[in-house]
Amino acid sequence: MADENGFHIAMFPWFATGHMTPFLHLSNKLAEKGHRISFLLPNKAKHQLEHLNLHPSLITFYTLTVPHVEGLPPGTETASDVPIFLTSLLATAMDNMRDRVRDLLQKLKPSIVFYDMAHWIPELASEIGFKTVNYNVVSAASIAIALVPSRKPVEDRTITGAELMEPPPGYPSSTVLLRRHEAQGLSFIFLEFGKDIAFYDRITIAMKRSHAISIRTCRELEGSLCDYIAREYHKPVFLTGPVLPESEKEDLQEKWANWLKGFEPGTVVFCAFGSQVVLEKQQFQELVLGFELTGLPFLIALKPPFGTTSVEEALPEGFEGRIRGRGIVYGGWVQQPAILSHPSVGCFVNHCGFGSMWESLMSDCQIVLVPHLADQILNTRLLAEELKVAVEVERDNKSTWFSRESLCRAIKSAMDRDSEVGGLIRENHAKWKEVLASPTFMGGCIEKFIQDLQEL
Ligand SMILES: O=c1ccn([C@@H]2O[C@H](COP(=O)(O)OP(=O)(O)O[C@H]3OC[C@@H](O)[C@H](O)[C@H]3O)[C@@H](O)[C@H]2O)c(=O)[nH]1
Ligand SMILES: [O-]c1cc(O)cc2[o+]c(-c3ccc(O)cc3)c(O[C@@H]3O[C@H](CO)[C@@H](O)[C@H](O)[C@H]3O)cc12
Repeated sequence: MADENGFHIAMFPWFATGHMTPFLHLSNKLAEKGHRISFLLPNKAKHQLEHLNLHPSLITFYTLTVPHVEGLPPGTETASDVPIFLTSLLATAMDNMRDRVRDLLQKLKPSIVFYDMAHWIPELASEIGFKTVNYNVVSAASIAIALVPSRKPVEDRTITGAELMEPPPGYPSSTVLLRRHEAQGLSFIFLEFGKDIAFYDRITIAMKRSHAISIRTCRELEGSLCDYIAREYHKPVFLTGPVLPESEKEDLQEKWANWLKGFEPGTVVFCAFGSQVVLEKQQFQELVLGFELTGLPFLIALKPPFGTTSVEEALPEGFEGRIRGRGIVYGGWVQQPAILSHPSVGCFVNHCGFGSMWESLMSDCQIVLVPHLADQILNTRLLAEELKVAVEVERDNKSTWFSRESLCRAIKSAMDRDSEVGGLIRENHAKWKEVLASPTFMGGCIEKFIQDLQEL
């Protein structure tokens, strides 16, 4: 499959930043070893990702026009352009691109195609002649608990919240679990995601029909969960490891570098919730008031809440005046990895999207978690309950949000020097970082992954 120039791999990730970015990080690692990559992505996304392409001579972007689907705002190309309840229509748009993708792959003739949500890629494989790797950029836990054949509901019966709370038979973890009031959040997997196909069917078909399943994780963190997935699907599960850029971090923009350097090392609390989360105005206000209560310096980068056009407009009365000089609430995109490695930043409050999870583990920051979607809740359990490297913000009983006091408590318990919890997570996090950031760890994962591909 690989000629003397290595593999020619086509990448076709789901149109979401949290998916395209890790596919590109993996492309960089493969290109570093001489493999050639054709990366298929929506027009607009090319401009957002271009600066992350570290090997332009080996990684070529092929842009695609995302067709309009009724119900989607005109110009929608990625999941960041729409609220979460409209992403199903974006999946329809992606499925409508099948012929265009087929023509392009026919022309490019890759030896392997990596994909995730496009469950129809394997149908093109035999026609065109390539191998398929279903690459998952969510945790093995999220797949194992929800998206395995043993989870299939009995025909014509709705699955209840209580049933969703029970993991599928043989699920190997007793800590990475959903609580009763969270399990209902998983019911979306049985709803339509794209025309006439449920999310569960889309992902399980994508996995069943691939030559190999692959996950952005490592045995050290999720070994037993990966073995469980391999047993469920009767096929190999190849692991890529965390796949993060190592040394080539961009310089932090001057405005942030200048502001951060005004604070003592390890004192600033940074908060970001990824590319998809949009809060209700009330949730947003409770969150910023929680930061105010801590008395610590903070930098919050969040999208404006629903119904507003800017974060400034959504701030509580008098807030800006009270926090001037020690806090910033910014409504745009910031360079998260560069901020996390700034010496003044000591704590990272995040939603535990899988990308942010890896970035937080690789940082020296104390980790405080506020998950939103079900996969983020499972990632949170992995860090807070299993590895004990993070604090999860407590929610009011059965409530979907938290009070300013509980957020403040969580941040203080992570940051106060004399806090027992703070000491424990600092110590455990340092041990995990030593493993994951050791000079040979990520490189070793990729070497093994390439060997696995060669045996496909
Ligand atoms: O301001 C920002 C916010 C985020 N980011 C980057 O954007 C990426 C966000 O990825 P995450 O996986 O954490 O979160 P997203 O919510 O965007 O991802 C999505 O796909 C992965 C799933 O686990 C998440 O549940 C899903 O929401 C990170 O690499 C982060 O560094 C920025 O660079 N700047
Ligand atoms: O919320 C989720 C809970 C869970 O147990 C599993 C998943 O899996 C995936 C997934 C995505 C891609 C794959 O190849 C496999 C699994 C999830 O993906 C997210 O789904 C959102 C749709 O509601 C989508 O908007 C987002 O971009 C995806 O990252 C979520 C869960």
